[in-house]
Amino acid sequence: MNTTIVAPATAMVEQPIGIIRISGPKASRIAGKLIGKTEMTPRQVYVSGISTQHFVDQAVVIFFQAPYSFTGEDVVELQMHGNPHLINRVVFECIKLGAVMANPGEFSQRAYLNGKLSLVQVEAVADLIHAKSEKAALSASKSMSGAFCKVIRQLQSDMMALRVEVEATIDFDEDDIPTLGLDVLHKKLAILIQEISTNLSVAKSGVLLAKCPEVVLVGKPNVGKSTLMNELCGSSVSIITEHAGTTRDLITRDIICNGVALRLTDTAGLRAAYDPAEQEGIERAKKVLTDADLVLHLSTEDELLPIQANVPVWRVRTKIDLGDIQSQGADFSISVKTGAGISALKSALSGFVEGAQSQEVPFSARQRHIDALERVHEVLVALSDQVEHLDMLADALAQSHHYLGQIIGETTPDDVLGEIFSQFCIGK
Ligand SMILES: Nc1nc2c(c(=O)[nH]1)N(C=O)[C@@H](CNc1ccc(C(=O)N[C@@H](CCC(=O)O)C(=O)O)cc1)CN2
Ligand SMILES: Nc1nc2c(ncn2[C@@H]2O[C@H](COP(=O)(O)OP(=O)(O)OP(=O)(O)O)[C@@H](O)[C@H]2O)c(=O)[nH]1
Ligand SMILES: [Mg+2]
Repeated sequence: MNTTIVAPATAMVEQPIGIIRISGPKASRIAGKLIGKTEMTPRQVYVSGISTQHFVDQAVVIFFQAPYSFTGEDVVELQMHGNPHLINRVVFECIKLGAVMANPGEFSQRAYLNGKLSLVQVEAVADLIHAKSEKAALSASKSMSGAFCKVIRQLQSDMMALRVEVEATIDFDEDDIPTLGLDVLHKKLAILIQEISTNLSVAKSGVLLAKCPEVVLVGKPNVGKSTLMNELCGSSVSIITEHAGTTRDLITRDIICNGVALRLTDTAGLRAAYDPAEQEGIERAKKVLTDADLVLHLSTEDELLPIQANVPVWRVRTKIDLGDIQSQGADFSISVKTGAGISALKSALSGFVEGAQSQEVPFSARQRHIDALERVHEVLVALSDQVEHLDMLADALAQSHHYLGQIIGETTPDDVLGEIFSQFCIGK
């Protein structure tokens, strides 16, 4: 980390002001050369001409001295007029003077590596920048300020405390373990699991708030999934035939339903298939179910397929124009042919999205965090009725602690870190 990095911090478009950021040991020397100063006082605002070979622009310049900067290194900001050509020229002059072009997310990466921000805070900064609504931006802002990080650290410390108690109980002779001790462990583990599941559901609403909700149509072949898809899209995006097994690929469209945006996916009908293309389509359908926010399970009969989904599943009885079908237990009954029930289904869909996006969320989160919390939940639930296996419980708590560490960046593997930072924009 001895290099000095440089990048525009603002978009390369014509705009009133454009900012260049330089971070690293040579930052003040490079900026000093540009503005003709040998020495810069930290935190002082300079209004100065910038010259490369000729005068380029008048700028506002600020020097943040390590460790008191965004990255924790020496940082200089050059606030220029926002012309992309001028900004480019100054960036290249910085490179001539010894800086290197920053990789995407490298400023944030350095802030993380220097302990200025935890991994979730860094992710929240990126989510804040890309938030698609004010509510999403405000919840990302809470995570950026440390709300989510605090929750994870609290869970870790509760886990650690319980582990200490488990280890203490292990020290008893096997026949001597007081039953009262096991009861207490059982209760404390249940409280911990409850805490995790509460935060898991907050994290899920945080994720939902930030993205376009994904709604997936599933069911047996020929029940009318593609017909409903086309109806909701208002165009013929999926092929419809009277034969079962028509759809194979996933067909996804972003639609506006009663004024709200959602992402709809049509899938292959689920059945025991022999055709390899259909089999692959069914595998894809099953996979997309696990990423969905809402599943519409279509059927023409009472008996439903067992659907593996951790999200709400609405049962939709289709083709109700075909005679005296009793719609027992269905949440919605529709016929695309006659239009019956379609507007009720649309209202419910838009209501679902609005409900998901109107909640105040105490922190924003990403799918990666949810995966980790779910893993922890699973590991602990598996042991909740066998606390007497103390060694296993102690191991599970240690492992859970480690998984939580992956969320905040304590124990995150390098490839995951690389992946996270590479998704950032240049200059962030
Ligand atoms: N011009 C400018 N505006 C910006 C940023 C920036 O880097 N530059 N930010 C970039 O994301 C955000 C503000 N976040 C920042 C976070 C920390 C520090 C910083 O210098 N921290 C030091 C000193 C803290 C202090 O003086 O209180 C530190 O943490 O030691 C600067 C900006 C949004 N606005
Ligand atoms: N009578 C009636 N027929 C319908 C209705 N909806 C769909 N159909 C018919 O049912 C047949 C199958 O419809 P699809 O939409 O292709 O069914 P699917 O569930 O996508 O089928 P796969 O792609 O094979 O899984 C077609 O002939 C449609 O015209 C309806 O509401 N009423
Ligand atoms: Mg189909």
